[in-house]
Amino acid sequence: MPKLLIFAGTTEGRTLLEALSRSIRESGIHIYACVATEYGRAVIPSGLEHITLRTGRMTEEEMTLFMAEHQFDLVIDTTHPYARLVSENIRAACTRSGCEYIRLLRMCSMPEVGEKAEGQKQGSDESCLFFKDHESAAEYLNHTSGNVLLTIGSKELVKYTEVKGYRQRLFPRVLPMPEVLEGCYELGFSGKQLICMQGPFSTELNTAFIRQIQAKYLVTKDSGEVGGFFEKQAAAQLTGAKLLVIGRIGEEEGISLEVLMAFLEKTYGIALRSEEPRNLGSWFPLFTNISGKEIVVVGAGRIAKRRIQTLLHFNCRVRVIAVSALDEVAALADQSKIKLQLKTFHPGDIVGTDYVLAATDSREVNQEIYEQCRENGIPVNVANEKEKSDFYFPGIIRKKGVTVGVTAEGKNHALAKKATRAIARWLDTGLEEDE
Ligand SMILES: C[C@@]1(CC(=O)O)c2cc3[nH]c(cc4nc(cc5[nH]c(cc(n2)[C@H]1CCC(=O)O)[C@@](C)(CC(=O)O)[C@@H]5CCC(=O)O)C(CC(=O)O)=C4CCC(=O)O)c(CCC(=O)O)c3CC(=O)O
Ligand SMILES: NC(=O)C1=CN([C@@H]2O[C@H](COP(=O)(O)OP(=O)(O)OC[C@H]3O[C@@H](n4cnc5c(N)ncnc54)[C@H](O)[C@@H]3O)[C@@H](O)[C@H]2O)C=CC1
Repeated sequence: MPKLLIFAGTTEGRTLLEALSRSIRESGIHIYACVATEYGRAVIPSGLEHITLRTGRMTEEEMTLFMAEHQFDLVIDTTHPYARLVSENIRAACTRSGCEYIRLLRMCSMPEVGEKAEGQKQGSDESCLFFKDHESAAEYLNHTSGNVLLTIGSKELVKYTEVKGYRQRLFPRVLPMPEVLEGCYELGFSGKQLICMQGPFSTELNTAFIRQIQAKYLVTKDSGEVGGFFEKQAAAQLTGAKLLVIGRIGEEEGISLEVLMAFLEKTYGIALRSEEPRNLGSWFPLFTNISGKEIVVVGAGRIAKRRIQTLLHFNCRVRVIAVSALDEVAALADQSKIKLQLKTFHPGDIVGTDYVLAATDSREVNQEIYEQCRENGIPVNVANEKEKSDFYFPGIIRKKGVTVGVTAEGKNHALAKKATRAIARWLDTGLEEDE
């Protein structure tokens, strides 16, 4: 069973210990934590499970003995950046006792992890690789094919011109500044490869970029800045792109908390970000009988079409109001499956109906529909503003006598889509296997 030692005493140390205590319950991993003073001990919440606390300053000798006795797989140093001497002692004791050392910093680099982890391809799916510098990441990319989203800024881009076919494969995302763009052009990157936009980037936007350029790799620095890394990691996971993480050389070597968590997850299977049982939100999956009810859909574009097609499986009456309709929607009207009114929305259009879907491409019109529904007490769904929806339109699967409605709590629509697809596949194959 893996054994980790953490030199705590800082906020990061405490955060890490709390996260570890929550997530290692069933993993069999044991954690030892050292704090130098009683004060340091007091900062750490009492009763953390699976964590043995040791209080008291240690000399380098004592640390070496302690480490040798326990044979730790990994020693994580989260002591204060100013406590240089302590860090030096821990580092030396690790070398002498043969334990692997990682320095956690607020804003710094990660060479040791890089070197170690590059070779560490055992276990999981290699969906995340760690590199000590840009050169080694570029070298790695040279042995691969497929497009790459580079989110490392512009200063280090030159190192990636070593990648064969970089003019076609690499898509740098850089700041929208004339001098940055000029630099990119000088390196041989052309307009269709460049994404010029200032962050922060959400998971959704990262996901969209990866999909747009069909990236198989996403390269990121360990920027150490909160926000940014997890969004990239999540987008990589959602799209199946491989995440390459590169360390930074700072005044002192070390890695950020985010990257440390990703590393622990990959190396020891500790899912550090599965927090306390989450509040499931207020969206209760109510299955309601809409047989014979009328649903007015305003708009007959891409989204309205998708939803109308779904609704038609549920024995309700669909009335569509739109200035213009997609051919498929018009065809449904021709076959008398729906009623289509080709006109501009008018407030009186929804009076007396049962449900309304506002799915025009105009924010103002959708807002007007929403207000009319509120006035008339009609449940409404507003496709461009979830806050205005009385009910969500979930991802729907209906097969093998089972009906499933999927929501990602309104927080990640791409995830709702992905989960819907996955559940549909499972219903096709997994249902029988489980019997
Ligand atoms: C909350 C919810 C409320 C509701 O509309 O009922 C909602 C809201 C919004 N979606 C938006 C965008 C996208 N939604 C999808 C996809 C789906 N969205 C669906 C449901 C829901 N979408 C409801 C609960 C979902 C949840 O819990 O997350 C699915 C499941 C069912 C269906 O739509 O049929 C369907 C999967 C269908 C499938 O499996 O194929 C895609 C991808 C795509 O279309 O391919 C995109 C573009 C990419 C992106 O943004 O992620 C926007 C921004 C609009 C804008 O920018 O103007 C809002 C508004 C907002 O967030 O406020
Ligand atoms: N919830 C979701 O899953 C998603 C929602 N959206 C949102 O859904 C909405 C619709 O998107 P799309 O279908 O792609 O748009 P679209 O441009 O394909 O269709 C718009 C439809 O609205 C109609 N329309 C516009 N003004 C009208 C008016 N005054 N009266 C009657 N009809 C009117 C048009 O004739 C057209 O049929 C947008 O607000 C978009 O932001 C987009 C992606 C996913």
